[in-house]
Amino acid sequence: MFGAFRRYFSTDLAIDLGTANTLIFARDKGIVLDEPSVVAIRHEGGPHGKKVIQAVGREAKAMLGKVPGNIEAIRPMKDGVIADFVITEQMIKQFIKMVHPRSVLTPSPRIIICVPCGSTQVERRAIKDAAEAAGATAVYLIEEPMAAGIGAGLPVSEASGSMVVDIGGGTTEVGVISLGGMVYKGSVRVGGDKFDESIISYIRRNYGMLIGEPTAEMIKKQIGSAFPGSEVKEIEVKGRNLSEGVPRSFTISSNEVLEALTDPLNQIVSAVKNALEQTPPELGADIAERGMMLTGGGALLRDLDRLLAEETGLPVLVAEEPLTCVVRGCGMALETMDRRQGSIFTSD
Ligand SMILES: Nc1ncnc2c1ncn2[C@@H]1O[C@H](COP(=O)(O)OP(=O)(O)OP(=O)(O)O)[C@@H](O)[C@H]1O
Repeated sequence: MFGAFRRYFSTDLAIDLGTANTLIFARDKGIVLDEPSVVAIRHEGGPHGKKVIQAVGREAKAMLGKVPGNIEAIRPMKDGVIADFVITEQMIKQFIKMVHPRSVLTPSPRIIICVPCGSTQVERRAIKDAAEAAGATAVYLIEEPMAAGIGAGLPVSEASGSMVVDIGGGTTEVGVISLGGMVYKGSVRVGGDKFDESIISYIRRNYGMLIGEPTAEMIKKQIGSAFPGSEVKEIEVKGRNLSEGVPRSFTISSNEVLEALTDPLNQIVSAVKNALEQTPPELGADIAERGMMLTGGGALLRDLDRLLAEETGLPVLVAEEPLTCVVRGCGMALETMDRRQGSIFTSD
């Protein structure tokens, strides 16, 4: 009876608290928030004074690299886990406030939140604590590959192997799922952020120019690729010339970006090959037949599916709307959590 009452007034939420983006799914509503995981802080009364939140999400991201001395734009998540606890808690609070109108009748939400499968117990505890401090009555954790697999529509409950490779901003998570459980899970702290860093250092080394993270991300999205293609693309970029100290323009090609990305791409290929080596043969046969599913924003890097297909000899599919797979999977878990036995959640 209480369950029915709760469902009627349900404010339960599923959160993909990502290194790059935070998405929130509300029961019966779908995705209600999709914002960059960025917070702008204003320091009042000097460096040891009060810290006041100036902006969160999109508004704060627009400030990255452009803020005056007393404002700091921070990404409080790094490699998929909390790098700054206080700011992360504040960020979750603000995001929940944006989607969760509180009144006397609305019960505090139960929250499903996803965690990288390579995160430590301490890191998971920190994520749980941050959600509780932000007002959740109960917090359930789900591992990212499981959520991504559900969101991508893989038959995770069946007795057959499904392989998902979720390439986010901070981590790449590889999972092999069968009968609603993770038979293999692996995580490397390489993702879209490492791609951006590699582009920044390539340009510094080869052009003597300094560019910021937003420019590197723009280069990656516009002309980045993971496999040599027939079409070479070019883009004009502005940066600071390190020897002259003044802004200059230069042109970079997609082949150069591919060269810059070699190292992080190799790490992703190794993570996938590792997973295949450690997958039980019966499930490996299912994967050989049906292929692996790519999710996460990194899956949008041009020809990443082709690289993985060439390297493994297996079919590779890119999920529909890879950026929202994890939160949609969390959302489906939320919709069915009162009926499920809870096996898809992780206990620590
Ligand atoms: N078209 C694109 N091409 C290449 N990369 C892209 C594209 N669109 C988004 N990305 C990258 O995807 C990453 C964000 O993906 P996503 O939102 O899945 O990560 P996240 O969930 O925040 O991170 P994590 O799962 O590691 O915590 C960013 O690095 C972004 O630059």
